[in-house]
Amino acid sequence: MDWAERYRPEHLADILGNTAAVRQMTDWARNWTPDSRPLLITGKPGIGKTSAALALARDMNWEILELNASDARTKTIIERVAGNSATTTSLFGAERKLIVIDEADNLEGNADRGGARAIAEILKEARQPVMLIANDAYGVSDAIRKLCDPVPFRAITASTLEKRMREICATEQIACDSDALNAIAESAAGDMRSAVNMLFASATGRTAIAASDVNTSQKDERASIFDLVAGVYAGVSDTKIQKLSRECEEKPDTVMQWIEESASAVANQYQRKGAYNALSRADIYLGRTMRRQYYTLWRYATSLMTSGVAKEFSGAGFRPRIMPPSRWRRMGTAKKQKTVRRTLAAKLGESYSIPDSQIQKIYLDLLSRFAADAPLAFCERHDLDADQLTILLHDKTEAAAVFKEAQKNAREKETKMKKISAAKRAAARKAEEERAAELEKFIRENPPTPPFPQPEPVPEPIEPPQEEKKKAPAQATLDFF
Ligand SMILES: Nc1ncnc2c1ncn2[C@@H]1O[C@H](COP(=O)(O)OP(=O)(O)OP(=O)(O)O)[C@@H](O)[C@H]1O
Repeated sequence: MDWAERYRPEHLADILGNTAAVRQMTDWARNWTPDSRPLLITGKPGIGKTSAALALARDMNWEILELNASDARTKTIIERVAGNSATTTSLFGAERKLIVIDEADNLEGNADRGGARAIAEILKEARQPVMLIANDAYGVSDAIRKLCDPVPFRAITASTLEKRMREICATEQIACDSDALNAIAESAAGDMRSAVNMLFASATGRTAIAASDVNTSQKDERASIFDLVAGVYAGVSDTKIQKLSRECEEKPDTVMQWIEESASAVANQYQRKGAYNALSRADIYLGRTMRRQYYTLWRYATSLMTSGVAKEFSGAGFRPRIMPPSRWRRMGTAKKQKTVRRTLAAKLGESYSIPDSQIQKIYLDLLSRFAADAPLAFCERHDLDADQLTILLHDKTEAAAVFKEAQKNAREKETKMKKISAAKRAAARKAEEERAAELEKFIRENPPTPPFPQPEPVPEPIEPPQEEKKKAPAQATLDFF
């Protein structure tokens, strides 16, 4: 068994770092009722999110059901399990079943975009504790995020990583140099799983680890887009650039946009011109590849955009600040603004029965004034989010505060509704039980009387057959003569 698995914390008390998050999980579990909201645990990989969920279930003596959000069967399984009564005792005596849904940020990538909404619907009805785990909170669909309480996990500090590695070395009876632990902790960058894996790789076949033995190959060593762009401008050898290009997982058009972004920061205009020249030729090959669907041409595009641009600097060692393409930011902001306006117009159009286009062109100013008069009521009435409200109030901070208040009210209302429906259900159950008890009492007090004794049926007198009856007078007549 690898060390990351062998040293997985068994109890919540063994989880290192993230004290506030762990406390929040414990409080949630202790006070859990079927009305409690699910938890959304977020944070980078390898920092204890899954371990904390598993440890919590163990500490609470809950059964556990781990599901993957991107799995098509997840919805059905949750429906079946989470729909069960919250107090059903299982075969193993556990009172509850903790449902852990991993990769909750992976749902929208699914073919079925409605997947997130379907899971959100089920979460609303869930009568078992549910935890969702994601690396990126913003990758989780709005529909799901709104229903959950966030539990952010943070990267683990280098000193905590070192402390844990020291404990592991002590248990495994391996002497470990402080410099080695330092190097591993630095390379792991807050990721406990990476640190433990690197320690394992460095310790294999040894009884002592020195700094020179540290093996960081367990870390993801693939070249990133940053390595590639830095390589292109820093004047590394052509072979190295081609190697970085092969290892980098970005698509050629994305790589080109990154290199182009840095080219704009080059001060020397001749070098800049040369770089743009190579990039434009790479662009031609990319276009041809797509038009003709002839992917062999891709390699020329890639070579031109990497080695072609690097040649212009002839090893000058220029080190630009590597930034994501600014056009992404611009496109992203403009697109987001458009979407927000469109969805706002759709909501208001539906409320006031006015076409969306007219809301956008004519009524937005007027509605802004309504919103400014009573922002909270307006936000609640039209179910607006913070971005939509910002368009009306022209003030991001105020919009965020109003939206937060609206969310709080919505949560309270939801809890109240749940309580009312729970009370109604309980009342209906009680009425049913009372009716059954009354019926039982009535039956007890009025036992059914035994059936009346029926008189024995009197046998019908047997009449002589008709023929004999007729014959008798005939004989009498004969006798008479
Ligand atoms: N906070 C922690 N305390 C102790 N050990 C930890 C901690 N975090 C991670 N580990 C170690 O790393 C391993 C992996 O952790 P875990 O699966 O909980 O990470 P994760 O945050 O859920 O990552 P992912 O998002 O990739 O699923 C554990 O088995 C354990 O050995």
